[in-house]
Amino acid sequence: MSHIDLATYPVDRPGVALDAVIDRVRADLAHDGCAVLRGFLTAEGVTALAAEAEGVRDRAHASFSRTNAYFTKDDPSLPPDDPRRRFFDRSNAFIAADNFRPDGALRQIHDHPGFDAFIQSCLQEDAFYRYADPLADVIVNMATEGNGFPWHFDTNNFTVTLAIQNAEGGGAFEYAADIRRDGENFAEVARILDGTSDRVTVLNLQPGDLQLFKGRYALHRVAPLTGDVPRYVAILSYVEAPDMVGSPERARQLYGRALPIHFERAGRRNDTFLD
Ligand SMILES: O=C(O)CCC(=O)C(=O)O
Ligand SMILES: [Fe+2]
Repeated sequence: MSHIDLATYPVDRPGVALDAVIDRVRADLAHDGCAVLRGFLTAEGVTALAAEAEGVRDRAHASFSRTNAYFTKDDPSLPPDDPRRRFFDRSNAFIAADNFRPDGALRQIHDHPGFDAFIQSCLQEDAFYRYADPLADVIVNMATEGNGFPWHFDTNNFTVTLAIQNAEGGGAFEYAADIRRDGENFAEVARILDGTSDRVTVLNLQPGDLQLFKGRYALHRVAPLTGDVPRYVAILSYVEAPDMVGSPERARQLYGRALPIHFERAGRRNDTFLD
């Protein structure tokens, strides 16, 4: 039995039913840069995936930083209330890709026939490859109370995430679509950071939902979490060239270690992933 709800999302059977899904996702992405495929996984799939994440949670590597929404350094020449000077705590605990076995739930989903082609078709990307980084092609982010993703714009063009488990409270995905499509729009960004903007969409993702998100122009965050139950989200990375891996520094920062391949391929190109 597949962990994917293939009756609703027949990724391995191209045809009119799948085309209808792809058309809807493309329309949602064109509309506000976000598409959610509710119930992409079956109930059994969610249970298997949550159990798999729980089983390797002690392998998570925690990293902390203080960042503004742009991942830039502080600029004291700007007024104190400028959004570029608003710094927030960011903490991630990433479970690296090599903790997920080929026969485990996560890779069974990721490796399902037609899965990559389906995502590529939804995103309408011409050059589309799995990230070749053995620590990062598919990872799980774990977060509990006090951890999380504060407001930011993504560096990469799109993010593919699979909701696995919610925390006890909080954790909504909040985003302001197209907020910097025509310039940085610092005044509205400041209102969003202050919680006074009416441009924010609040999305409550449920375990098993697949999300495609274009975060270059949309300010977004995961609302603060409460409770001890971890929020688990899988992050699937695709890139525009084959054989790409992250830098050794980045691998150490995000996963606590680097592998020979990170050194062998260092300098071949810049890594821009996960931020
Ligand atoms: O954890 C999530 O739901 C999204 C995190 C995010 O914004 C990112 O990975 O850039
Ligand atoms: Fe993001």
